Amino acid sequence: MTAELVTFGETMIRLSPPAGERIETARSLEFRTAGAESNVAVAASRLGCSAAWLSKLPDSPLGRRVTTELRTHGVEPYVRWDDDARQGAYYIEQGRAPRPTNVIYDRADAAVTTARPDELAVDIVEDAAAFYTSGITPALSETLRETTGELLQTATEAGTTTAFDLNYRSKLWSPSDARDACESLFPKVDVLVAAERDIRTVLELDGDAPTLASELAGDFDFETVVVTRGEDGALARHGGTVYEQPVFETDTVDAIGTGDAFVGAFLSRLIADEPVETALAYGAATAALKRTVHGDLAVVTPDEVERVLRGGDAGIDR
Ligand SMILES: O=C(O)C(=O)C[C@H](O)[C@H](O)COP(=O)(O)O
Repeated sequence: MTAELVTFGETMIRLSPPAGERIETARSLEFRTAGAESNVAVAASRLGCSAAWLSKLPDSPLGRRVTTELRTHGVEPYVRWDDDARQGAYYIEQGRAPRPTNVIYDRADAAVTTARPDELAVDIVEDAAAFYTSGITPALSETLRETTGELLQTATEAGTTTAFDLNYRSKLWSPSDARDACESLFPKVDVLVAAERDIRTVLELDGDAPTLASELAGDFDFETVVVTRGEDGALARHGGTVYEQPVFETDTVDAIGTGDAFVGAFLSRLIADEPVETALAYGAATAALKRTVHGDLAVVTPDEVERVLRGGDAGIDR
């Protein structure tokens, strides 16, 4: 079976104490799954795009927890199972001002860190409309850095649109290592998504957001550059035109996964041949909805997204 969108990366177990509890003293942890690339696949799938996720997992209840959850949201996992490897995990302690949200990774030597193209269902990348991965994947191991490059190359040669989110994680690598690795991948990327702050920190570019997008488009010949700007919304540069998109108002219960929800929704619209400005609006509406839901996943429906786009307010629907 072919999927319109194929993503590649690590999905972890996500463990978090209840709001207002510290990891040091919590007595219970909420047990979920999370990973940038599978989050993107889930958002796209929930919005009607057929999506598959490529990875490597331990053949254990922890690994199967990941695939079970993805299937729940319509994402088909294509997994190389490994008898001996570890399942990556992370702990997240949600912040409350003035205490920031803190993420602690426990993902060293996770199964995915040894994934090579010959262990993966590369043919689904060739058959897809779009292939997505992010800067988190090459940060995880030297092997993954090579595999990420090879999969992007396979996609490019097959005419599959390639999309990449810079997704800089300072707990995984330094800005200069991230810059070297990501810039070496950029020639194989058609659609770049990057947070404005990451463009400044990692790629060391200056100027306002439209200037950053133009410089990136010029330097690396991207078809589309999307700059995400938190509270200031997002913009996309495509075909020499810049499209701006403000955020939709939202009552946040969990901000983690907002960026991935945006990207999944954005790609679902591009794959459906909708214009970039429609895809941006869809991304922003889905991101706003994600923030109202616990966990990394955008558990949303197309009707809910359309309602946000129409300016529908909250309240009781009965
Ligand atoms: O940090 C990592 O390594 C992860 O893969 C899991 C993160 O929970 C997502 O990537 C969420 O990212 P945002 O959508 O930007 O909030």
